[in-house]
Amino acid sequence: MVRLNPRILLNNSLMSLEYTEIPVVDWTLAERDKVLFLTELRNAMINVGFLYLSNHPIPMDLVDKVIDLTPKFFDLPQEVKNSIDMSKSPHFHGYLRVGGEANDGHPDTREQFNFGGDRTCRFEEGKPEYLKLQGSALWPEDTVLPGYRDTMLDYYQRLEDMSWEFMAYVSEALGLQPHELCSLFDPDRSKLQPRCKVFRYPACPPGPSGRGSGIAAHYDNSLLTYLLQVSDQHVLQVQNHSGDWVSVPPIHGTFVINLGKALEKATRGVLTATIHQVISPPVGARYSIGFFSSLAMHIRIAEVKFDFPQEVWDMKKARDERTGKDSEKEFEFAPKDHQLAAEIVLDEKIRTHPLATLRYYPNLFDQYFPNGLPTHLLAH
Ligand SMILES: O=C(O)CCC(=O)C(=O)O
Ligand SMILES: [Fe+2]
Repeated sequence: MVRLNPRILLNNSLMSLEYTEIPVVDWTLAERDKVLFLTELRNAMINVGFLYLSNHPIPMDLVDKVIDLTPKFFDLPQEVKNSIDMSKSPHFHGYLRVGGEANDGHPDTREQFNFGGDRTCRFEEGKPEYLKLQGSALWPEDTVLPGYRDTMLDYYQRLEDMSWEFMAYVSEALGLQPHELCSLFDPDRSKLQPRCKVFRYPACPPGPSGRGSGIAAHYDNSLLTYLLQVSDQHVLQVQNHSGDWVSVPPIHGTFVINLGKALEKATRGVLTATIHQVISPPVGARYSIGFFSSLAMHIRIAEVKFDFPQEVWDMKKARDERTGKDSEKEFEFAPKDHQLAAEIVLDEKIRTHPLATLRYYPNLFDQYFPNGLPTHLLAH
């Protein structure tokens, strides 16, 4: 996740006004009128970067089961949640209490449970450390929360399938062959483990400095994020190009899809990652689940290039001009964009999870934390 300097947000407010609501894209339109579907999708992806997906292929009875189980997971006794704490996973799966991520500046006010589909860990002595990123997740015993693991894994598997199909549609919407953007994933699915994160944002009544922050303004690092808003709280907001916060209220039966940095880089700015935030709910906890589709581990994003047709470049140019960006400027990569995607993910995980690093990556721990554990973690 990329935290933002508040000044960047301020400067944006000088720009011209953009969208004020989030478009809804109907998955089934692809079968009825493919051309219209792709046109709507292209508009949502290039000009907004946030959309609701309605009539999606995930069965609603499964979604309802997931919705029912989500608060039940967080209602488990604290010892049960602690027994699957992320500090016990070399793959950075598991539970994080409120404030459990060592983010600087803006502590998030949320609890979370991270998991991925069943994968074999391919790490062996002498092989790159990033191979430890993948492996089986930590789950509560089935006796304490019957059906949780199976339901969540079923949900995950179906979302993973949908994320491939959706990416193929995005590829076509941008004038490419369906498989082209899917080449950002690993064709061997056993080598790709997108992360799924279940969140609980506790209520935080407005204080003297305004409303609390569930998660501060940020971009996602994913290619695309598929978000299920589990509870009916109007606390998710996206920032449009003019700097205004646009509410993304839950719509039952939809996913919210948002564009992450990896897809912005892969498309060299044809698509742009969207800034969003969650305000703490004033009363009652808020729950959501994010599925973060991710780049194949072997990809170096700065080496990826797609041959978009002129009309797509023209739409990008028109958007940039409308939003006050230099439309002629070449996309600029950061030095780390030449590294393997897996190395970048590991770097981010190590920085944000010192306890798991101490246990499972001792060599990297000394390198990243030469002064030992940050003081707030010393009690562990
Ligand atoms: O919980 C939400 O609605 C959004 C979460 C989010 O933006 C994130 O975890 O990156
Ligand atoms: Fe996000």
